[in-house]
Amino acid sequence: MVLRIPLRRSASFTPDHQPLMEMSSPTALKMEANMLVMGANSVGKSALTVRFLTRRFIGEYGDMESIYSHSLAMEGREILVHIWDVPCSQDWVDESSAKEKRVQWADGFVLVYSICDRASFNVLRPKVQVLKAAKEALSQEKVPIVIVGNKRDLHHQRAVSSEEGRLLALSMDCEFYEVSAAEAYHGALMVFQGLAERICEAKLALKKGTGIRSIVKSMSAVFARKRTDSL
Ligand SMILES: Nc1nc2c(ncn2[C@@H]2O[C@H](COP(=O)(O)OP(=O)(O)OP(=O)(O)O)[C@@H](O)[C@H]2O)c(=O)[nH]1
Repeated sequence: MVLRIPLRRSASFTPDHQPLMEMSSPTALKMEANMLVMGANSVGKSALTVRFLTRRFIGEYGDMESIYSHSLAMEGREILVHIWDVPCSQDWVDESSAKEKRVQWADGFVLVYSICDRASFNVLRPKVQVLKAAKEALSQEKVPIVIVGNKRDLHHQRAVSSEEGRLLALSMDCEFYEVSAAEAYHGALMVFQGLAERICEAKLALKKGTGIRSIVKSMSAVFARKRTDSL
């Protein structure tokens, strides 16, 4: 049986939606963070997402594609998090323009595998490479990515060691967590909250960089003009 739980979905949300960043005052900083949850079939993408949003584990989730919105308060900031849970079937086989739009939309990625399913782990390295290349093509270097080994409670069926997960993440410059969506809320919180933080840091750094670049540009223009005037 598939239980439908009353989550708040963003009805008017489309892949063309552009993330906003407003600064009303230095103490009330509002930001948005778009996250894509991806991974092989049945690794627990929906379980992890729903655990974070509702603190609950309901067992069966269906395979509907969903975007959820959730507000987080962190260090004087309000972060509106949008989470796009992509069912495996669509993620792997849909036509590339839809996939491209999703990648464009996302500020960060949660890549999930099951510690009991080696194949779900093996697909991650090429996936991270593709995502990084796609973001670099959009001039977005250093995209935040979290690799999550789920189903930690099923240790007797373990097929991927924690060390392998950690090493993969380290070699690909990603964050790493091993969690059990079935057993605890804390792991899911760490995953999504940590990613939200990294997304906001990246956005603020980008904004600062753009600010400094434009100051340098205007100063160079002034000096260039002065040099021409004195000729
Ligand atoms: N034991 C255990 N089972 C889990 C855990 N997380 C998810 N499951 C189970 O794994 C199955 C798949 O979970 P889903 O969340 O639907 O997985 P998914 O990756 O979203 O699946 P698709 O969207 O169909 O690819 C369900 O039967 C869940 O109850 C976990 O941490 N531990």
